[in-house]
Amino acid sequence: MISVDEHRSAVTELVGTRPAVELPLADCAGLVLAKDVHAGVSLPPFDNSAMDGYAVRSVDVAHASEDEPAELPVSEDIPAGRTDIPTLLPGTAHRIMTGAPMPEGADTVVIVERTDGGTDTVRIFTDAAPGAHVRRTGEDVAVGTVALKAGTVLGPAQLGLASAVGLDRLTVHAPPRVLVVSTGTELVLPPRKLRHGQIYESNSVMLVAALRALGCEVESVRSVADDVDTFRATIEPRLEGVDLVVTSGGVSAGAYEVVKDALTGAGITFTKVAMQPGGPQGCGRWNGVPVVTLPGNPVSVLVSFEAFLRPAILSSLGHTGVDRRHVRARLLETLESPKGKRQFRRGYYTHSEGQVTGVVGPRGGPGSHLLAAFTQANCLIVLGEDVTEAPEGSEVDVLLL
Ligand SMILES: Nc1nc2c(c(=O)[nH]1)N[C@H]1C(S)=C(S)[C@@H](COP(=O)(O)OP(=O)(O)OC[C@H]3O[C@@H](n4cnc5c(N)ncnc54)[C@H](O)[C@@H]3O)O[C@H]1N2
Ligand code: MOO
Ligand SMILES: [Mg+2]
Repeated sequence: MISVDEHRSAVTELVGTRPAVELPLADCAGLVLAKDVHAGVSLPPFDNSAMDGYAVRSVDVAHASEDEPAELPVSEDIPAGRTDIPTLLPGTAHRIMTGAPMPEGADTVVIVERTDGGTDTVRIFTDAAPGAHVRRTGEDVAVGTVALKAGTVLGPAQLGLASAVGLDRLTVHAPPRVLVVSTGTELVLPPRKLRHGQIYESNSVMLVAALRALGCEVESVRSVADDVDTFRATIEPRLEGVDLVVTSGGVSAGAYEVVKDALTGAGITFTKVAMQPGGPQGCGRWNGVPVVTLPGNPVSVLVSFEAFLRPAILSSLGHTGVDRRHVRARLLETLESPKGKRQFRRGYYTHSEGQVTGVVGPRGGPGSHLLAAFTQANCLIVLGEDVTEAPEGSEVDVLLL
């Protein structure tokens, strides 16, 4: 029997670090930057107006007021996007729009609301400080500096900045291509009708969704019979072109453990992990391809994903920060836990403003077939290996989902 932490380390080492690749910005959301981004342009790239109004010299409006407006001829119109910008001559104004380049000679902008809005001449009812409503070249980013550091998680703001400094592709850690395989002679896919003894397949659906949410490219084989030859013949030809195989089922102690029977001696180590659910686990390389074998019970699949695959894949993609948050919470009812095993119970956590700890109650029992209860959970209650009873009112560790 090995510990949860030992198996997580083994799976993390097996999945490794993904190579760096260049992808279009649209495919980079949620991924981690593998190389510093240097700004190819300054932001803003040129001095420009922050408001719609008139570009003037501050000295020409120094004495302007409501009672004694300054009256200036309007010599140019500068909408955003105009690229030929004539110099402003003393004693004149250029009408200017937000984002348009400041003309040489002008040092300030008077907003249109403080003028009569004239197009041939303009009456200006206020003075203006030098630099007012002017956005300076490089005040956000200076050309040549590092705009985004390697290791940055690429969310909307980061992708926007990459585009603003002139990039349409970024170097990121390539998301793995994953093959998900559900085993079990009892598994049936809708719309086929169930016969007594058969069930509808659900594990691959959960795994595909969970893996895609991390950015993985995923294919699945949703129902392989518990027959070693069929398993090998179905999966072996698909190993080429995938970076990781995740199987469910067929790994415990019975007589038809297809995954265990097919892959023992082929490079996969099967083991018991000191946890509940999710005890029977395995990992290793099959024909060089990393394979992680999960137990078949649906709740065990999702708990194993949280405990092993999610951290391993995030690490392979270059994520280093905190992912799921651990918090402490007060138990609403007494829970029992098997001695020597880490128990992961589905729970519902609530927290109100100003409270140091929240409260948490279980959703459903410990049974690893109770999938409906999982849908009502927002966390996993984690009871340590040394805990056999966690009394009502005691503080426990909670992993927020
Ligand atoms: N004598 C023992 N029996 C069992 C042990 C043990 O230590 N000794 N461990 C139990 C535990 S814990 C688990 S977990 C399961 C794991 O078994 P397998 O990985 O071999 O999984 P299967 O037997 O194939 O399936 C278990 C269960 O889950 C259902 N299942 C499987 N695949 C799917 C799927 N894709 N979609 C929906 N449901 C699925 C399957 O019908 C079984 O009910 O072994 C215990 N037994
Ligand atoms: O350990 Mo099993 O994964 O309880 O169902
Ligand atoms: Mg079995």
